[in-house]
Amino acid sequence: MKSIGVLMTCPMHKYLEQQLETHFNLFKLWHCNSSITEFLKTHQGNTIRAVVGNTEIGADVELIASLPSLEIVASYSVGLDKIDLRKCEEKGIRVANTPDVLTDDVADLAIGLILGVLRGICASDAYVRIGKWKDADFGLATKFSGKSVGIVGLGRIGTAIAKRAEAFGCSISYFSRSQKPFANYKFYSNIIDLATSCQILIVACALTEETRHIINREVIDALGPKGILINIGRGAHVDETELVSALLEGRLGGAGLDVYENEPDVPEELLGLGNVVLQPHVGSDTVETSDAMADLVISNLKAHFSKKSLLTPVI
Ligand SMILES: O=CC(=O)O
Repeated sequence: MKSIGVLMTCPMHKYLEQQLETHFNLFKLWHCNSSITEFLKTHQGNTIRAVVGNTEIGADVELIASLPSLEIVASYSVGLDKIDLRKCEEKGIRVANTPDVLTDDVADLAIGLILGVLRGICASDAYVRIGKWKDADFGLATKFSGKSVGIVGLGRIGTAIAKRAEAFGCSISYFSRSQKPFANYKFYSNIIDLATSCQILIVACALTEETRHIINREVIDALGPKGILINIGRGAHVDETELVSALLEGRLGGAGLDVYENEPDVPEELLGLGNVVLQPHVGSDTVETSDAMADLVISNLKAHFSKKSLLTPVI
């Protein structure tokens, strides 16, 4: 497969890059100082048959249109919001992603964010480091065990979060497009009702046109001044301007965020808030999971070019 051209859109994981280099003819889009069109002219764009993208740069209409021989987009991510799926479908381009292998890590981080916010883990760590403990005790935090947890999207990741929260004695409810026959949790067909009924609301659904800004002012106000919002989905699930003002005005109790609307930009106002825990979109960023995601990308590409079934097909 050494002669097959594969285009990587941006730096992701070194091991993935090495594997792609070993098995394919790898082109790196970030080595391009000119326009994509110029880059592809000089790097024989017509030999590129696969794109490997991620949550930062996927495959948009422009990229797809500039690759006449494109057969497959193998995303180093579970999220598909940076891929123009409609265009891929229309052109018969296959799409694969990396589900399952990252579920545990993302669910673990969601619980970490809850504990971080409620127990003030980051704030109290800073308290110890700057020597404030010598002057006074840190003060009281908020208990997690036994709280009511609402989950937006009960897919693989939402279900893994629910299982973990159950182990903390939490009651679980969820909102999704339809009731899940496998789940023994309370279902809400209206997200406002879910937000009203829970103390911690976790966003764990895919980003689509329907779920963009699903967390709006009404939902935030329904969650209320004691409520906590956790987002391990995508920044655009949340109306960030509304989130910031709710936090500043005390209309929301706190937030644990791994994702933002304009990554890597984080709203300045959040940086000074003690009831907010911020992560730099690292839900699946462990060595183990990143290697497993890379292996899955390679396996999907190899399967496609050997005319076998994709392991994790989207299209
Ligand atoms: O955000 C992470 C992913 O989509 O894999």
